Amino acid sequence: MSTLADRRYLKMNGLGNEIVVIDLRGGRAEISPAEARAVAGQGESRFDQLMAIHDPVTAGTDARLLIYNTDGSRSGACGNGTRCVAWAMMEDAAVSRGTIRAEGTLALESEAGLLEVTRRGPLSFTVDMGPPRLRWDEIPLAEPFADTRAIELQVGPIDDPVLHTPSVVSMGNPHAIFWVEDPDAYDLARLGPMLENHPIFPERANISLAAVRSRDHIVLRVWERGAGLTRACGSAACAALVAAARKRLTGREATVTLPGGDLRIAWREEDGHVLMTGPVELEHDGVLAPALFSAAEAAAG
Ligand SMILES: N[C@H](CCC[C@H](N)C(=O)O)C(=O)O
Repeated sequence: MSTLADRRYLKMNGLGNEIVVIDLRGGRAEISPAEARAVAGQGESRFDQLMAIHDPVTAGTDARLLIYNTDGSRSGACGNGTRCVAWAMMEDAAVSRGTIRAEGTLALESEAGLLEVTRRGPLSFTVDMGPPRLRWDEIPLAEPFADTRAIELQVGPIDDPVLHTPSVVSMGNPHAIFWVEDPDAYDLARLGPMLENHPIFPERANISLAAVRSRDHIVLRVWERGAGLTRACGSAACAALVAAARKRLTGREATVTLPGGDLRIAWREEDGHVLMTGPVELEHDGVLAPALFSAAEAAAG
């Protein structure tokens, strides 16, 4: 029987990006893709991303995060989810267990690198998402492109493409940003999976439609790798700001408006780190029913 059976979870969201937080510190092995899909498949614990909190590995950090998408795939970064983890570790008695290094700040390890989180208010946090990766082989892409601000990729008729010439950025996970006038004018539910799974992206990609409204305002819709259409995507907001600044469409700081609300993103000059500030919301907490995992284990063989 899965050791997730009877495990407590927190159902949260970051601007409507559905997040489940599970505290696995104390030695529990990593969640399998099949277990993650089982949790996502059950209404109450349905998620866009699952944030698993593990014991820290690097001295001086508070915890190590593993991040899972709805389809059980792993992601290197999850900005909205990282804010939810910070709230849980500071506020939820059963999760925090007094492991905070310093009031109001946390250092979390992720596959994308070190994430420093600073509390801004009861439900507001800033995550230092680290520096963007901008070389073609860091995104990664399947072939070299010298200028990742505009790569050759299009969808639709060759002589009249529906979407074309995106910018690409990695925040520890791959993002393609298409520049459009009106993000709502596109059938992203149909175009998203075509682009997510395009062979130019050997690790697939998160697909964003971005409209630049002013030097410090971007409107964004996102089709997420392994999760589909979501109400918000923090790492996509970071990627879009970096790409817009590189194309001189905005400055190095902007408000990014997603279907679920606004994030404030800043690409810091001195160290190139990207800072994302936004809210969290606790929806409920629950316990994972053992029956969830019997089918998953049968499927995993
Ligand atoms: N929603 C998350 C991003 C998840 C990215 C994931 N879909 C992937 O890269 O596979 C966020 O707030 O940053």
